[in-house]
Order: sequence, then C-alpha cells, then structure tokens
Amino acid sequence: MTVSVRDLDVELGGRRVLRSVTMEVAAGSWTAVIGPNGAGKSTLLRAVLGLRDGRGTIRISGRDVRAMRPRQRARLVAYAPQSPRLPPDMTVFDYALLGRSPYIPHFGRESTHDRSVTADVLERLDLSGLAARTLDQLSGGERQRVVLARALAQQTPVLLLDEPTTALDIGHQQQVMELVDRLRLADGLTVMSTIHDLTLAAQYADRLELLSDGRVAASGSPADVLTRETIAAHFDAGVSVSHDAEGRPLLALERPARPGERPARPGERPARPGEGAGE
Ligand SMILES: Nc1ncnc2c1ncn2[C@@H]1O[C@H](COP(=O)(O)OP(=O)(O)OP(=O)(O)O)[C@@H](O)[C@H]1O
Repeated sequence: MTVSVRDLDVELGGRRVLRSVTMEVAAGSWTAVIGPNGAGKSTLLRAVLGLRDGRGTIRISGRDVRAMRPRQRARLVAYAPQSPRLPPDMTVFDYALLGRSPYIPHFGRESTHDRSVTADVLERLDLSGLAARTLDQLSGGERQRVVLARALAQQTPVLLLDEPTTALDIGHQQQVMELVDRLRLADGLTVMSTIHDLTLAAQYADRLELLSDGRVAASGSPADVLTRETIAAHFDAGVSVSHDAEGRPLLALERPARPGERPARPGERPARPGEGAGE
C-alpha cells in the first residue's frame, strides 16, 4: 500500500518540527528516513501513524489516516517505536501477543491462530527461548527485538520502524533487516524506517528521504543522497563514500586532520606526522 504525505506541517511545543514535508512511499518499497538528531524523523513516523496533528494530508492507499478508526488503522499500519515504555511484569509472549489486538474481538480472547502467529514471529526473531521471561529481565537488544516482534505480529501491510537496530549487535542487525526485507518481498509490505546507520540504510532501502530541520533536504536512491557533500552539509560529518558491487554507498568516517598533519584529500586517510616524506 502506498503511503503518501503531502505538505505536512507539525508543531510541537509551539515550534514547527515538520515543514511542508511531501513524500510518496511506493507500495512494497522500503524508504529510510535519515537525518541528524532532532530533524523530525520520529515525528514523521508518528504522524503517519495518526498520532500527530498537523496541517497537510497523510494517506495510506488513498485513505486519510486521521479519519480512520484506531482499530481499522491498526490493521493497516504497525509501528515499532524507538524506546517505548514496557510493562515490566509482562512476559515476552504476552507483549508480542498485543500485536494481535486489532484482530481480537472486544471482550473476546485471542484465538489459536493469534497465538501461533505470535510464536512464529518470536521464533523468527530468535526470541522463543525468552517467551516466558518478563520484560524487565531482558537486555537492551532483546527488548528491541520484542518491540519489533509485537509490530510484526500485527501483520499489517505497512510497517513503520523507528531506529530498529540501534541496540543490536551486528548479527542481530543483519537478522532483523533481512527478516523485514524478506517479509517485504514475500508479502509486499511497505516499510518506512528511520535509521542512523547510513550504510545499513543504503543496503536495504530503495529510497532515502533526508530530513534536516523539519524539511526534506534530499531524496532519491541511496547513491544519489549519500554523497560526501550532502553528509557534510546536513550532519556536519566528514566521511568517505565508496560503493559496493551493486553501487550501494559504503560510508566511513574520516577523522579531521590534527595539528602537524597534512589535510586528507577526499577518500584518503589523513597522513600522520612522519608519513608522506617530502611533503
Ligand atoms: N512532545 C514534544 N514537544 C515538544 N517538542 C518535541 C516533542 N517531541 C519532539 N520534539 C522536538 O521535535 C524535534 C524533532 O523531534 P524528533 O524526535 O522527531 O527528531 P528525530 O529526527 O527523530 O531525532 P533523533 O534522531 O534524535 O531521534 C526535536 O527538536 C524535538 O526536541
């Protein structure tokens, strides 16, 4: 399902946090929303979820998200927030099962199908062994995967992920990103995620939207958006950019030259004192 945001303005605490944001996330695609801290990325996801008021329109498959009833919306869009408050005494299984709420009748109980979907998602996220643990007994990375499990158990056509990998080791980062990508390809999920790791974003997203100070500052393919100049302008960071065999950008931080060093040329490691004789 296509997610379409048009001329979205959001104010929080009397300040404009999103300004005329327009973007189209194609059905079945993965868009990564990138940008420096405070740029408005989480606010955008929360707006798409219908949790932020503002001017402009947000449509999912042509339908205005703010006009939907919560239960109807929850069958279309799932959201894994960055750092949700988790009920400490709830078990991992029961928390992930909350993702099935939109399908459980009021005053009813979950079905065998709801429990089996939940068990399957926990299995795929390497969490089956923790199903009976309470949430206060998990590591940061385990908690993050449980939050994702709840969103995946919701089985919606649109998935919003706010920094899904920040607390994960490199193996679990790959596992989570591959799982989301497989679901996207198999079921035609539309994925919108914020992500700070720009190389990871470039590996998985079809399209990047760079937010800076509440505005869309750049958008397009990872190779178009992730240039040395754009990163310097919006993140105030020095990076070198190379490309993998498929042309996806690979970023590496470059340390600024220190006193006594010759400044590095683009793509070159700064020369240390004693190196580069004759210069
Ligand atoms: N409830 C709120 N009331 C007032 N200001 C808010 C509120 N929530 C967020 N903000 C402000 O809105 C701006 C955008 O916040 P947001 O969380 O969307 O940024 P972000 O791009 O996701 O940042 P980060 O990369 O640090 O997670 C920030 O300046 C933040 O301080």
